[in-house]
Amino acid sequence: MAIKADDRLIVALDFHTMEDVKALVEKLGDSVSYYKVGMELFYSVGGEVVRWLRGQGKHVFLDLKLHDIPNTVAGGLCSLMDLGADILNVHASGGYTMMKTAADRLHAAAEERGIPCPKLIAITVLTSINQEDWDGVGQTLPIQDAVVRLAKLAKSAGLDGVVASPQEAALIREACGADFLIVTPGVRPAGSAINDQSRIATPAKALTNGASHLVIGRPIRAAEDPKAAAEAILKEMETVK
Ligand SMILES: O=c1ccn([C@@H]2O[C@H](COP(=O)(O)O)[C@@H](O)[C@H]2O)c(=O)[nH]1
Repeated sequence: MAIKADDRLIVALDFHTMEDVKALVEKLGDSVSYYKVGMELFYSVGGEVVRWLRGQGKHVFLDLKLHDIPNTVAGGLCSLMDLGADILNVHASGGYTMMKTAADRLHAAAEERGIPCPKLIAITVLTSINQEDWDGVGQTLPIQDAVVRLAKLAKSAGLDGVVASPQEAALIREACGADFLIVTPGVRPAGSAINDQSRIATPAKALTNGASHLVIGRPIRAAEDPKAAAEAILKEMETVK
């Protein structure tokens, strides 16, 4: 998969003001080229942040995790696509029909509008979910089997990839092939706080397992020197060929 090494680190901007976003992006400078905008930020400042990041020449993963009936998800994605994000996402547990409708409508809308189609990826099982949570919602398949099953379902529905934990990346890579995007949050450099994540791995292990992109938030945002933290992670990533 031909992805520039620097574009494989996606920094999560879990803030609620543009001031905080601008301060971090300025601090990280050219070291970081890809950012993730999630619910906290989007619900506070709206699409402005995506346009601003694109204007700074940054790539954007707009992580709003859509989950609704097929027509509503497809319509939502078609509204979001005009913001210019590189990646949008839905929940794979919405099912095949929802994902297929979403992918088909997104591709048709991009063609009609003459704009590049964002990549569409699916959340498999959230990286915060541990065995107890999983059992608690009545799931019976082992988590990793469910992740692979949802990844294959997403691929068959025409999606470009999935979000999964780095612990499942190798199984997904084997099942879904070399070009499938595997975006992994739940990445923690050795010795960092785990926070509310459960199924974690280090940056090097995530890449070794076959992740295409690593999403990392608090280990960079909460660091005393966020730029040094990001550069240390990039250096660790470079050790994996
Ligand atoms: O399964 C998932 C899906 C999305 N996320 C998001 O990634 C970042 C992780 O941030 P950290 O601070 O590095 O834990 C966060 O924005 C989540 O919403 C995830 O963690 N797991």
